[in-house]
Amino acid sequence: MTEPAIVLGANQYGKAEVRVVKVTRDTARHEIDDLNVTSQLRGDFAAAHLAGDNAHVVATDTQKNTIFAFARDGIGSPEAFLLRLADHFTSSFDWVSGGRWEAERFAWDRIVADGSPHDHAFVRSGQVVRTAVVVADGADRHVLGGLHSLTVLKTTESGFEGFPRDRYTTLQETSDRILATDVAARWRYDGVAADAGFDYDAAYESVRLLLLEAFAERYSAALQTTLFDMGSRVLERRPEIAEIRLSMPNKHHFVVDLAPFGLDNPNEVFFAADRPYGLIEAAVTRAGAASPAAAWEGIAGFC
Ligand SMILES: O=c1[nH]c(=O)c2[nH]c(=O)[nH]c2[nH]1
Repeated sequence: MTEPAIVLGANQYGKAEVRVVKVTRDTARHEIDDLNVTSQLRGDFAAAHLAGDNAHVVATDTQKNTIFAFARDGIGSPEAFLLRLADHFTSSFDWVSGGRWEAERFAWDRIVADGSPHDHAFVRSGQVVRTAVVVADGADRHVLGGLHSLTVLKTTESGFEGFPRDRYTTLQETSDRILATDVAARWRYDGVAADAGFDYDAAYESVRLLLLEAFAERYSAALQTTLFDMGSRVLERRPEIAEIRLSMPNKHHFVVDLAPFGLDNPNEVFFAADRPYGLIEAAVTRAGAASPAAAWEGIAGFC
């Protein structure tokens, strides 16, 4: 009895999860489109699977580049963007008979600073998590408020210059970059506030808004500067908070080189890398004030 022949079944291939951020900055009021795009081609790819012949294989790298190049003209609705990609690939290559294009679109709200929606500072919609810790140590009560996953981004008014250069330094100086981070913070209420009658909800809401405002308002010379600005703003405005610790990843957004495709890129199309990331952490405290170790015991990581 002869074995049945082994044949190639359904197949598709492409680049998954291309993180593209498009900033529209024709006016001072910037707009942001933030997508995670997957492109997969279907068609006649038998020779690649069966014979090592790549003549039909539109490289996944090419598919990725196409996504960035198309973003240069604006993204619009994710559906319209995916339709543009579908039409492009199916019309450019005879053997591409179809495919599957998918996108996730991340929603951003403008940060409200000084009572009005900010021109170029944004907060990711609805994902912040509030945290709380109470430690009882004899008669003492230590109360920590906190939050994490407060994702913020500013499309300009951020730079990084003046850092030392050695033989391993390749980073270019810039005075106009995207600054993005997921803020994690814990702050300690002291004395008067360590009481269940205190309005912790109002204090939390105030801290969240102060962190956002401070992030939005000042030029950022480094994420370190911005972290300190944010912590200071909280201590300046909330006397019942004794100290605050912040942990903030620097979520790098790299300007995509579109020159090979005959396109300029004046800080409009970015690749949002997920790793590695910078990690900036600091405590901001009041001069001379003690920090009770018991309050912070058992906190995983920096804060
Ligand atoms: O704000 C920044 N702080 C750094 O310490 C740093 N390092 C780096 O490569 N880029 C940046 N950006």
